[in-house]
Amino acid sequence: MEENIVPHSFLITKKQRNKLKNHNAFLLWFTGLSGSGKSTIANAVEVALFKQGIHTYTLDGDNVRKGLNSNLSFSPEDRTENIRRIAEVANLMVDAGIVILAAFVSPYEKDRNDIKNIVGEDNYIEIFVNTSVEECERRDVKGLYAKARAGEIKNFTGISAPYEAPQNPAIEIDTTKTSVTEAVSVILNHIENSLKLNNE
Ligand SMILES: Nc1ncnc2c1ncn2[C@@H]1O[C@H](COP(=O)(O)OS(=O)(=O)O)[C@@H](OP(=O)(O)O)[C@H]1O
Ligand SMILES: Nc1ncnc2c1ncn2[C@@H]1O[C@H](COP(=O)(O)OP(=O)(O)O)[C@@H](O)[C@H]1O
Repeated sequence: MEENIVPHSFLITKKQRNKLKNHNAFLLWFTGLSGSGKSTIANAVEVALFKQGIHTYTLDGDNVRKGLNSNLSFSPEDRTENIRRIAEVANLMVDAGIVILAAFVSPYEKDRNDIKNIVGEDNYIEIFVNTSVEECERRDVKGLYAKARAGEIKNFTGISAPYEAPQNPAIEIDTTKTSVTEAVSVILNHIENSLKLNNE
């Protein structure tokens, strides 16, 4: 199929769209266990960016697993497909000029490498929200760890399914030592230059 698809050259480029917005666009990818703090930190970063006039959008389980990916389970194959589709959507949205914040467990190193390949290395900023399973289970924000321990949820990451910690994340946040406010500041400092348009 693919060989018969001839790309059209569009007249408006990503560079022009970025110029219209007055900032560059890229993907901030938050990975970590359920309850580690991905959504909390991503939301706080989005608020801070929005206040600076940056066009943002957050992709997370609430708006993706209930819609686009509602046919996917938590088997290893379906998680891979979940992440692949999200990466493709994020790629389009970055091309559209929007700073994307994506908060997904994304437990497999290979799947995260594939995201980098889909959006391009320069557009991918990986943030490892490194909170131990003990702490996530203590928080048990959604009561899912209790259910997983009781055997009511199969393949639960950290309990009965693996989480492969990123080896070389751009940013690593230990939420037992770093407050939400501090995490936001670390992330904003890291992306400050990436947001700036080149003077070409
Ligand atoms: N088996 C299993 N393992 C892990 N998580 C589970 C599972 N079943 C349901 N949930 C809830 O779904 C959220 C994780 O969905 P993701 O799309 O981020 O997962 S993945 O990236 O495809 O692994 C995760 O939400 P977050 O708490 O936002 O991380 C859980 O609330
Ligand atoms: N430093 C911190 N950073 C982020 N979340 C924290 C921190 N300290 C405590 N929390 C709490 O941990 C929980 C994280 O939940 P959530 O953001 O939904 O995680 P995830 O999106 O990774 O599943 C929230 O209740 C949040 O208030």
